[in-house]
Amino acid sequence: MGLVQKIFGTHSQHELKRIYPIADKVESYREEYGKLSDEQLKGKTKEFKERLSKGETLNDLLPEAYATVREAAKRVLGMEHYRVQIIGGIILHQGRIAEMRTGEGKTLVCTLPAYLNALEEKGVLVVTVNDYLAKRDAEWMGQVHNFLGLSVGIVLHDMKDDERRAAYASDITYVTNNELGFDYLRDNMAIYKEQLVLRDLHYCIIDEVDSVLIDEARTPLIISGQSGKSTKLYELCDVLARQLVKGTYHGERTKMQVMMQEEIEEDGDFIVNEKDKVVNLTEQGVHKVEQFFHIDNYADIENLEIQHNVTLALRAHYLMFRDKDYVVKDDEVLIVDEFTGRIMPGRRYSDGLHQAIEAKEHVKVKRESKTLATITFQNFFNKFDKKAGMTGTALTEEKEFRGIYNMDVVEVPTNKPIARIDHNDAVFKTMKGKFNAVVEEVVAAHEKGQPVLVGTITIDTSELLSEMLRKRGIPHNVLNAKYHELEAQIVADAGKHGAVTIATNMAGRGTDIKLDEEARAAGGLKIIGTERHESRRIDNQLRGRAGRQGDPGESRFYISLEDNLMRLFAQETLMNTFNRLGVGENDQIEHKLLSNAIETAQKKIETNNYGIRLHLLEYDQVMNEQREIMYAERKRVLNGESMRNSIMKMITDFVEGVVNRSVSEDKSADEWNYDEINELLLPTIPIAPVAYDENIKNKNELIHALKEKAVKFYEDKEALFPEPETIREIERVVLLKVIDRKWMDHIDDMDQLKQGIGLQAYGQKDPVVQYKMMGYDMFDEMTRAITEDTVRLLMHIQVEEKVEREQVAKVTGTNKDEGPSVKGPVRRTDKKIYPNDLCPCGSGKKYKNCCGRQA
Ligand SMILES: Nc1ncnc2c1ncn2[C@@H]1O[C@H](COP(=O)(O)OP(=O)(O)OP(=O)(O)O)[C@@H](O)[C@H]1O
Repeated sequence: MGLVQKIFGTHSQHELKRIYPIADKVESYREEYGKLSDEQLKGKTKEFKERLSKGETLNDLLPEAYATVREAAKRVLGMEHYRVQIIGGIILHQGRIAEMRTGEGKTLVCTLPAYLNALEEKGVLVVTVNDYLAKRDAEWMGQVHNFLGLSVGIVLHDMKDDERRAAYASDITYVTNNELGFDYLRDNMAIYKEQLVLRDLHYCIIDEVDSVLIDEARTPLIISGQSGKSTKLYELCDVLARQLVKGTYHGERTKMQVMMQEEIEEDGDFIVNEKDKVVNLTEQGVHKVEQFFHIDNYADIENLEIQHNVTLALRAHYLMFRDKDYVVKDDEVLIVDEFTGRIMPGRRYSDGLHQAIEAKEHVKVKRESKTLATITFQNFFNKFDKKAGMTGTALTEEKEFRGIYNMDVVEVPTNKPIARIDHNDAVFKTMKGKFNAVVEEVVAAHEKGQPVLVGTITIDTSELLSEMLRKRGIPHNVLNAKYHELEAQIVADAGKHGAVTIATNMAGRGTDIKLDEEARAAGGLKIIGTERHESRRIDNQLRGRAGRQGDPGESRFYISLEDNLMRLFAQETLMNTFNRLGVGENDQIEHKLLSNAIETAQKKIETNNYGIRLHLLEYDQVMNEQREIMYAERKRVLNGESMRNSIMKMITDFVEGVVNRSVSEDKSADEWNYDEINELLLPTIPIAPVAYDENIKNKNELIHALKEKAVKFYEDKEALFPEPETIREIERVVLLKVIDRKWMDHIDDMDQLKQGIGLQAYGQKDPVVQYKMMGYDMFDEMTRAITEDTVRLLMHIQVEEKVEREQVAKVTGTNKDEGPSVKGPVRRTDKKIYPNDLCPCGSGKKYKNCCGRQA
């Protein structure tokens, strides 16, 4: 805490002062409500709804409503909300983020604002991070809501539309962020109103809000469909990638090095920069690729596809790891979520990376997919009228919550003091030394009867440790994405006397491990982290599995200088110190300063990742504005509104556009190019050809006359349909079809634009500005094309034609773009300049002898 905060108090302290009186009020009803019969307590729901309809507000009702839920929870679950939980509940109702430490009972907190806001009958969504929690929480807390007469729904991954619709129609719905996001996208691809599953986005409470709005925000949700491309190139590039030799990475070249034309000795065919997750070919590598594909110039624009695929194959081989980033199961490559350790069923890496991995793993390479709909969590959750969040770890990202989501974070005090002891990190020189020590620590705890939870980042490590413990004869359970069927049982057993559980990040959030008496007496749960995660929040979540509700417990992270994080971000300085001190393989070094150094490395990465998210958001903002317009238009169609006015406007707009393009004001009417007018106009609006007419002297008169003719033509067409509703529906069908087709192409084009625009950065232009400008132009072009197509189709419609709504694109899967180079849309390999290339400044000199300009 800084000095200013010490003197003036923190933001949270200020805010809590205003919340305490409301909490007092809730508590003041305790005795009175305790005396109510079950029936009287249940009757409160009806009473509150009536009072709402008579003009009272949710804020007016809050104290009584919260007291009602509290009493109901006491009767139904045997848990009565603590004062701090009431405070948390108030913060959530106010649309903010409640930071409540791990194990403080956020699941129960949620019942308060969920109930209160559900009284408005517009639906409340409780958003969790995985199916397990959605199901657990809905079943557990659902009992309270049911008792009070509210309905509760759950949406799970394998549910059909009907089940989803029913679940969303409930008063309170438990759903994961992914299911919810995809349902939103799918709803916006529906062609009949009856197909929609979601209601309007009213109020949501996001559990583990940092996971959803921060960690997952880096990766947009994508729904994709098939495109007809062949998969051969992926297989060829995989063969090639296996032949190429990896060279040594010397670090990014600084501007100064480039200026000084300093040459770095390059070896191998390609260089892997693990830190930035980029692969670059060397000059030698480029030659090999050219030979392999029998092409003259790799850098040539016509070889863009080869360039892209070679990079993908190398990334698949050198940056994507089996059993860490993905698993291979039933002849399929399945993504493992880096933050939660869970398999993400049905998801695919975008932009061809998934195919490249399929080729690498020799499973069937699926067809290239085309993006049909996409949104980021930022833009999705900002659509809610009100949103709230809770987590044990939000404060480190407060700035981001405020800036991007307009939510502040209020830190709620714990119910009981935290008794968990968080030890300093134990640091080792090598991984071997580290794992040996971990095993010793587990054995010691096990013998003492203290339950242990060993957290690993990868599936591989969990299996390695399992093997080491098996050799030592220590019985244990393993929880990872490969074996998750027994999750609930493993978690239930993990707090028993002497239990040993190894788990990936899967058990890192939300998992509630209950201790038995013997375990408590033996010191409570011991958490052993086997590696630091990139983000401090993930580590803190793991620690938070112990010491819940004032329980005893301890935690310690075991780290080696060979760990990824250390290797990439902190190794050099630490290695020097270790060598100076003469540290051996099995020596354990422990000091606050070391733990601090590691945190500094994590902070660096966190800042970097924040940059990535902001960047992504800047790009997505452009699409977001456009998406709003398109989705609003679709909604009107689905709602069955008459689109006649819009169609009429399209017709007249089209006419005006044609005249504006072909007629120049400088020329008199007899000099106008009537052929051109007819060429542009008649294929779309089949009226009689336009010719010189002495009554029409200027452009406006021509526009006016043609508009009249076009409208007349359309009115005649309308008159052919005895039932006006028939043509109204035809208008909707045509519009929907054209909008969808053009919009999907547009999304794909914008994707391409984003990929390519990064190159502009070399030309001293801000890529985001360029993207915006070109994006707006493309949107204009798309609206023009929609107008033209719609008008043409309607003007040519035949009475006997059967016109039905149909889905424009075949959806193949819901993807989450998890490609590692989300850093920016730059495909660096495409643009690398080699010493013997001509300098891009145009001097004609070789690059190595010239000015060092980048493009
Ligand atoms: N008011 C209460 N009375 C009794 N027990 C409670 C109360 N509130 C919570 N608990 C218990 O505390 C434990 C932790 O609850 P829960 O798992 O909801 O915590 P959490 O805040 O969601 O933790 P995490 O941050 O790890 O997700 C649970 O076992 C729950 O039964």
